[in-house]
Amino acid sequence: QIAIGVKKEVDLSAWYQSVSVLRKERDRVLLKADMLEYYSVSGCYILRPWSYGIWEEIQDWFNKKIKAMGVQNASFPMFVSSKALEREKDHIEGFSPEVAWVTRAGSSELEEPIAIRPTSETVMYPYYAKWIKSHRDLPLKLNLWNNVVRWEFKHPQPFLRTREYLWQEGHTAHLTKAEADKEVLEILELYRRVYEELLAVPMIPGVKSEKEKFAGALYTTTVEGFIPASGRGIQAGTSHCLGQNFSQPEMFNIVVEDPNDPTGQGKTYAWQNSWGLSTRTIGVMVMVHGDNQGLVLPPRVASVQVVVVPCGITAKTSDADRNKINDACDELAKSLIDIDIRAKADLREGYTPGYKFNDWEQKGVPVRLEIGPNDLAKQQTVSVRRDTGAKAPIALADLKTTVPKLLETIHNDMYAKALNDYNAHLKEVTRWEDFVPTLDNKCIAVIPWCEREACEDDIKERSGRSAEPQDERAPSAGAKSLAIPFDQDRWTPIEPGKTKCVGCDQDAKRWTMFGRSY
Ligand SMILES: O=C1CCCN[C@@H]1CCCn1cnc2cc(F)c(F)cc2c1=O
Ligand SMILES: [Mg+2]
Repeated sequence: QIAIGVKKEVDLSAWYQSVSVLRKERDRVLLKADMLEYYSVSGCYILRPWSYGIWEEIQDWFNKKIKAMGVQNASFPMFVSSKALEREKDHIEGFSPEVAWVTRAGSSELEEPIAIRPTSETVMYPYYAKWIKSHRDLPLKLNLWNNVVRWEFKHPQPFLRTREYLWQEGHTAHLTKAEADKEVLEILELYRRVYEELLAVPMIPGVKSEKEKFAGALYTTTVEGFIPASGRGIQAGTSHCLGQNFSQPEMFNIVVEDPNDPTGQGKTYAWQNSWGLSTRTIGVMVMVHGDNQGLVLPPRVASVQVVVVPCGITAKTSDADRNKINDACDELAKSLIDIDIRAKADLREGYTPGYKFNDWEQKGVPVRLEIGPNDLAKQQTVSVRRDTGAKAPIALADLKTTVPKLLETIHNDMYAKALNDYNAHLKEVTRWEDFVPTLDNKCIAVIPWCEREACEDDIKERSGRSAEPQDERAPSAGAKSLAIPFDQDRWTPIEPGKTKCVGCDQDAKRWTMFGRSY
């Protein structure tokens, strides 16, 4: 039966979040799995322990890695004066509609409205200018774990597009471009690993086009994800090289004497990076791995990796036998906890095994271990994988070797399946007439592209009003470039001067992913 009430392949957004139909909330995977609770302010959500625990696993892993790179965590105020925010006037105007402002405290109006941080460049960089006086103060590498507010008006989606979200934002300043370039890619690689090694979600690292990059950046690199159920790409993590755009005199004037200048008089402006990864990670994981029974958690981030459920206990079971089974479940959970597996025995009274199976399946627990009287007699347990449903008996004596291996196998199989899905939806397109049908087929079109912004505008426009007559119910939103993958060797080499751009027939430069996106 479908525990979630609607099939994922039938109505993805309804499957993903609750639909309040006639004031009757119909639960969906995020609610059913106790991941989140809807909140009284639109676009904001409560992150319950079942999802917050995943964020904590990501934080623990990422913190260890960036601290090893010499990055230090810090905290800055969430309020930005309008004067400070306007310092970035050039590209802010594109974002100003989504800035949230405090205009009043109690009954008194504020002299000047104060913005709630949508990102922290304008909060931090005046102080970078103050703290960085000599080249010996470089590199400065700070990271913030905080929440930011962007008052988006597009339809909110829990974890994927919310008005407030948790993220980390790293902000570093370097003496040379080479150092900045190197760190941009080191951080992007960490983002790829968060997805692939923790969440079993495949990513394609690459660089954004001029149109899609952050306007204030010199260049933007990205890990691009894919949601097969919607056929949409998703920007899953970004690492920008800001160049000297923010350190120049008209901006924050972060300048040091240049130690490499032979005259000893030279000055150089700091080369800066900024990089961010948010709770969007959780939404991507839910969308990629979830099924019609609910959540499917990757073992490495699951708050409970193994749940042990007593079976075969009925009203007729003697107290002695009931206790024997329950004790065995407890022992089993404890022996797994001893080897650092997050295990839990579900000994709740008054719930049938079937109820418990469904409960933990909806919450996505990777492995269930069942123990009934005859399992006990055989000194075994029956394991059930959440990702494939496969059942296999395990001798209690083998638990400590078999269960860790099973969890690793599940991670690898979940990743392999998602990678296969991603690759199956990456279509090499070399003729324009195949472009829109590819998008309408819920695929990403990978095309030889000229990388001209005008061409990208044209592709977006032409693919919005699609050339082919198609049913008007599926308005195809225009395609945008998602990433220029660093790994170009996956596709037949582009011959300079020969291979033509699919959009405009001018010389193509690199293979580029185009698609609809979140
Ligand atoms: O994307 C990141 C990673 C972490 C640090 N920040 C960078 C660039 C953020 C680009 N950006 C993105 N969104 C914004 C929204 C706003 F309302 C606003 F005032 C400013 C911005 C804005 O600068
Ligand atoms: Mg935005």
